[in-house]
Amino acid sequence: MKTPKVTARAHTNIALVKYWGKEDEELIIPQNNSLSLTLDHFYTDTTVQFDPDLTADQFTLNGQAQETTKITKFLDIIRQMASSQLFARVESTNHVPTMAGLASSASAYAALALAGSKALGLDLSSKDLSRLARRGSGSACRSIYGGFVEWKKGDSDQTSYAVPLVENLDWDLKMIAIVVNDKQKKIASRAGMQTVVHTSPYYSAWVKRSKEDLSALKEAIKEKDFTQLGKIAEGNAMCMHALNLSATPHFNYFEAESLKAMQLVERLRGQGLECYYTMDAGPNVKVICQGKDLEAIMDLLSQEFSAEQLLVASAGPGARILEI
Ligand SMILES: O=C(O)C[C@@](O)(CF)CCOP(=O)(O)OP(=O)(O)O
Repeated sequence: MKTPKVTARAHTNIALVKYWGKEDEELIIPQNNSLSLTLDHFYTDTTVQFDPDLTADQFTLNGQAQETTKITKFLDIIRQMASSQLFARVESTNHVPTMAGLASSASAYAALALAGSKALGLDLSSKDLSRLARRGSGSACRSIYGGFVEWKKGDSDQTSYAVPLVENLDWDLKMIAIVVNDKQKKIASRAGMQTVVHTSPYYSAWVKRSKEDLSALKEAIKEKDFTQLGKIAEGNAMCMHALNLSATPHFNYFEAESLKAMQLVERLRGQGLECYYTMDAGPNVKVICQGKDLEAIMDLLSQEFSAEQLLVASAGPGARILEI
């Protein structure tokens, strides 16, 4: 008997204090807590149905058949939880403009965790859904909630999960993704963070700095202090990228256009338009600003970047994961 078809929608999140290194590779336990903002405009819809007639899992992304090794490893966890041997048909659609290069594993694994567990009749708590999503991709554990979310590192599968800090945001925050043409082969975050943990001489300083950034950022969120929030986020991102530059072999995610975007943001800030940048495991630069300054900032960014390169998202209250 086929299970019901279940569809879940989960949104991408952008870390303001980064997760960049694991304590446990298999269980995906991080070295430090991280803190992110879930965005409302970029999300993944995933439909799952388990079917006794299937002899292997099937996975399509935006209509294209995909390799299933990672998905099967993840679905095995759900099958074990539900004591099921059934294989599944998984159909995912990323609602992120194709060239964006923002299609994050976070929204994908969070949506799969909800749709897959529900299809097998499991009704997981948000905490257990976050723990499950974490096993697919660490940052996915944060996409269970909207708004500001903290991933408590913990030290075991039971204790490592995300908690909502402020879900129903009454703060008009915007994120402008400046999409840089990605010519180089991107180093996947899993490989990149493994290299830095084992070879960067600054790694222990990073863990200490991230703990300090995290408590200062929580204070800034409580005070709704945008200046502090921006400074901490920008500084933490640059510390993360300093790990890559100091690794052996060293690597970096910057392209010429990344630096151009960063310098432009610094120039706008110098002219009194408050905005800050963050970067993840790719060349795209994400600009954080408040709604009141969005139009002026977009006008100035549009003088240097094309309209397709500038994607605006909000940290809307409606960004929590949901079954649709
Ligand atoms: O999101 C952040 O905190 C920062 C990053 O985005 C990179 F800058 C890390 C994302 O890592 P992820 O893809 O979750 O790794 P996985 O656990 O090896 O799958």
